[in-house]
Amino acid sequence: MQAIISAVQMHLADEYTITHEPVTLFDLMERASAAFVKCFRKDFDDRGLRLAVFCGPGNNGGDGLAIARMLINSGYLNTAVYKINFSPNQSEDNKTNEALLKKMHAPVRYIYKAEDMQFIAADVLIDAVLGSGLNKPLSGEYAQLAQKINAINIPVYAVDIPTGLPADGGVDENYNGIRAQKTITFQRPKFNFFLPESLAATQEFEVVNIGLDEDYIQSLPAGHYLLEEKDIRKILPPRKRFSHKGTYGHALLICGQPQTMGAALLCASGCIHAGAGLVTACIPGSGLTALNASLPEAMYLPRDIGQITSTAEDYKVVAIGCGLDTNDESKVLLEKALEMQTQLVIDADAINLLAKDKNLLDKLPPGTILTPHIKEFDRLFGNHTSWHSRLQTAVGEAFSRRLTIVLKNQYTFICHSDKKIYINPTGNPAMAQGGMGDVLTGIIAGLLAQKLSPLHAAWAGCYLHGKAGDRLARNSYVVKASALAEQVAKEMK
Ligand SMILES: NC(=O)C1=CN([C@@H]2O[C@H](COP(=O)(O)OP(=O)(O)OC[C@H]3O[C@@H](n4cnc5c(N)ncnc54)[C@H](O)[C@@H]3O)[C@@H](O)[C@H]2O)[C@@H](O)CC1
Ligand SMILES: Nc1ncnc2c1ncn2[C@@H]1O[C@H](COP(=O)(O)OP(=O)(O)O)[C@@H](O)[C@H]1O
Repeated sequence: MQAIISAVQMHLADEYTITHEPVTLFDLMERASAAFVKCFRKDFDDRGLRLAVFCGPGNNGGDGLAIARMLINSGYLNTAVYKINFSPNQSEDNKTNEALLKKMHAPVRYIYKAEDMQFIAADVLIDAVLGSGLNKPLSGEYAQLAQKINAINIPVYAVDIPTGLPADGGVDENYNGIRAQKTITFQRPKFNFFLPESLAATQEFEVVNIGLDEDYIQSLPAGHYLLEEKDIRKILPPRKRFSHKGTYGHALLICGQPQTMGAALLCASGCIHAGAGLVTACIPGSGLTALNASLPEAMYLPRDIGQITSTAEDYKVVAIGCGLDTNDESKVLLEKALEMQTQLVIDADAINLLAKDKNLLDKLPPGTILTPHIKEFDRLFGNHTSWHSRLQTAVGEAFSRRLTIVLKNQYTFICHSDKKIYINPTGNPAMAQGGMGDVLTGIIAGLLAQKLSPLHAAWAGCYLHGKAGDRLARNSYVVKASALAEQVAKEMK
């Protein structure tokens, strides 16, 4: 998995690479700029395009100057360079790159005040004004410049990070920086890119490798990690010779109401397709025919409290909440589940029940997995005005209560009792349809049944769920939760 390091740590990684490779900062800039240009050319192959490259005073601006040189050298002859000179500061490599451009007789226009900026006749604008060196919110001339650039209605491609967006620590709700269509970022995505608020700053991002020392980056103490397929490959349990259904664990799913029986069926399907040896659905009797018809592999346990507790020891894992409702009977079911001394996955209405009665929250056994979406999370832990603060709460609660909190979103954040946040990169908007989370709960329960640790079950569950969704979205506008559940077994294979 990739350590998602802070802007400060990225700076350390530059220095380490410069000292140990060894390589100069200028060469590193050359690499970064060449990587940007290569990526940019994939999107804009037409050499006749009019490009406007805006370059600031630091190394981000230095990259911009080098990028302009490389673009001109590769045939983008309608490239205009705008040098932002709001202050006399200029980094050394910025100066070097400016001199190299001038040597080629490339036109460089200087902007000393935002109001100097005239009409820009360009098809694409490249933003290299300020990068990860941003040390405070934009104000004054820079803020005005950003507004002027935003008012030009052409695509903006940001170098490393849009001007005004901090790399980490959250995105201001009144973001006043440059709004990019795409950011081509160096070596690692910045943590803020994973927060929904960053959409104001960049519609998308692509990471390009610039050859910084990977071992060093991975050795840095990071709070955030991006999951990769290789992490999941390592933890998936192989189906062993001579194994049988008992080998792969028994999951009990306490889910569903007559009007939301589908949630229980989808959860059961996720669990079966993720490989649980046995799956029992504890659903209202009115769902039995549907269960038998759609998932004959699943067993049925009536909603009889006495029966549930008497068979507690049979289950490796209990998942509770999908389509359960928050009525009194559901609350009793949750109380019984909490007493069962087994691995728990708590979703949907079971989370809402915890929100209604915080005494129950305090009874969650260590190791429990909670899988809230944003609303369920805020109901449980209070309203948050930003994702940054929501994640801080999630990390704190996961740590103090020894939980794994799977905070679902476009990028799902897995907040674990180790105080770290693991980001799941898979999944897509074709999955934004009811029932998708029920399948995820079933998958995670299925993996827990197979003896994965809570953290590993959360990693693999989220990754496979999103991967299955990505595969199905290739040929479909929307992905049905039931189809995704079936696809999960194929992804695991
Ligand atoms: N490892 C990497 O990621 C590499 C990064 N490089 C580039 O270097 C950039 C970082 O360069 P720098 O550290 O020089 O930083 P920047 O180029 O982002 O800007 C630094 C300058 O801007 C000023 N500044 C910061 N915030 C401001 C604000 N809100 N208002 C006004 N002025 C402000 C600072 O005082 C300083 O003078 C990266 O974004 C990237 O483009 C590459 O050149 C080399 C390798
Ligand atoms: N735009 C998206 N990109 C990636 N994943 C998504 C997107 N929209 C929804 N999902 C995934 O679908 C699931 C939705 O969960 P949830 O809201 O609990 O659904 P439900 O309650 O209907 O089952 C989560 O795992 C979420 O990560």
